[in-house]
Amino acid sequence: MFLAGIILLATISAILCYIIFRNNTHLINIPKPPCSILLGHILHFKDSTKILQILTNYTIQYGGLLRIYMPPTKPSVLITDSEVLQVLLTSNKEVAKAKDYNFCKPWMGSGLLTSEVDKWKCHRRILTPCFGRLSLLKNFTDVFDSFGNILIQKLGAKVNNKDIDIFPLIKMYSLDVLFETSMGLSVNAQEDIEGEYVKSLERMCEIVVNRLKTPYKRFNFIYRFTEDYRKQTEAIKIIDSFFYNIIKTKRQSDGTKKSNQNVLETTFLDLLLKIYEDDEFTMTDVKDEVNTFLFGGHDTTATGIAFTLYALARHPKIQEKVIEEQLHIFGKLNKNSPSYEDLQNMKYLEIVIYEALRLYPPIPITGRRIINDVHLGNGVILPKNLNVCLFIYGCHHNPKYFPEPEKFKPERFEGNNILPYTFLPFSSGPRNCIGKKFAILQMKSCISKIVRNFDLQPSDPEYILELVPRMTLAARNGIRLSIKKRTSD
Ligand code: HEM
Repeated sequence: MFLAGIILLATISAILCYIIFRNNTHLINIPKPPCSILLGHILHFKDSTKILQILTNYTIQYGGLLRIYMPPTKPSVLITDSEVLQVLLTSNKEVAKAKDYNFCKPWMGSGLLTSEVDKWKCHRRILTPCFGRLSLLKNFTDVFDSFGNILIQKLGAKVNNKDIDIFPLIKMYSLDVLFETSMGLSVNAQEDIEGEYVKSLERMCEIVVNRLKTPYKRFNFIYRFTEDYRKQTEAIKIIDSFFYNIIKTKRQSDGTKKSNQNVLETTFLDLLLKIYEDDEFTMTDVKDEVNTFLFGGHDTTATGIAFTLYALARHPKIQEKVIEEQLHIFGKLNKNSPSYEDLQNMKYLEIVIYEALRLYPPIPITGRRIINDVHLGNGVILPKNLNVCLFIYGCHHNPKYFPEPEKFKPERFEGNNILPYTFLPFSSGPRNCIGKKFAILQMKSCISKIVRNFDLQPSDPEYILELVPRMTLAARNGIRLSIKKRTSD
């Protein structure tokens, strides 16, 4: 018995040593910022508002590949080198999504964001044309505009208030847009932030962030006994029953329209239901994809809009140039309902948005798992089972790729000066953001409307933005500015 115990212990130790040292011997050529033997780099990241800056400084000092130790999890490699990013972002054979994405699965199942390669390939092939469909994007332009009008009213109530955190308002606007375009459902998030569905969605985002941050919640067998798990079960019940009610209502109304063969698809759900009727998707697939769009689309776009407004408030000359372009397109500033073509013509606003997405990428880090050894040359191998962090924020703030990286300079996007795989707000390669066109269009619509109505200025008193990496990039002390009614026409 005693001997059996010793043999078991020795075997477990040998396996553990194999796992740890196999990774470590392969990783030895990758620089590691100094850290404690027991706690690794944990102490460097005590203050969440400093994490992004500390990691960015490391990448500038030690290079585009870095070893990071955060016990008890295995070592991971942080990557900002554009050539290595290209290798990893273009490969589906060697690289898969990190295991952390599984925390979203109870809610999003096997939607595009979380699915494994085989299922993802099939779904992405079917869904890519839906996101590029011009008729749908043109329809959506009206949706962006009508919810934009409500946002303008809400902001109007804050005129002359010298210190507004604009993020919560923009987020509710973005939720309204996403619900309407995904399902044709008006949840009135801007009017009713206490709505059951909106609250459940927000709760799910919080719960996933909690699981990522709290080591013991990472283990399913412990997590099942937590308060978060109970809340998750409740929230998912509400989200699912909402979805099935919509399907029921749609089916009833489609029954009455049956004679009309050419019913226009006006939402993503309409397109997904067609795919379901063609037997290419199950109803669970449809639900997973709708939930994925809602999750992938609302916080990211809201973050992008809010940081662009913040940057414009602090750069009056750039704001003036945006206004000049608006006048050039519309002839006057109080024009309502820009068309799809008007939005396409906002070329200067577009590079302003790109520069804001560079300085404040809504997704600052994404995670991947190496599934087959990746040979990078110079004796560096990223071994199977290694976790890698693609550090988008660090890449965007590296002076090697973007001189004077902390300055807001939209003109760096004029011409073709950006190196491949250095500007990655929507990631790149086959698993890039499927909603990129949609997001840029929505951002233009919203920002154009806001700057035509209001003069954006820095908040008073001045404050220093405290950036924290959550699921999306956030500011712990809000994204603050002040607004005045714009009078000139
Ligand atoms: C400014 C707004 C947005 C930003 C910055 C953004 C950024 C990203 C990034 C970085 C990824 C890659 C994530 C990864 O590697 O794990 C991604 C994927 C994705 N995004 Fe977006 N996104 C935005 C808006 C949207 C919108 C509006 C939608 C949908 C309506 C959307 C749907 C998705 C989906 C479904 C994926 C997974 C794609 C796949 O794996 O095939 N995103 N997004």
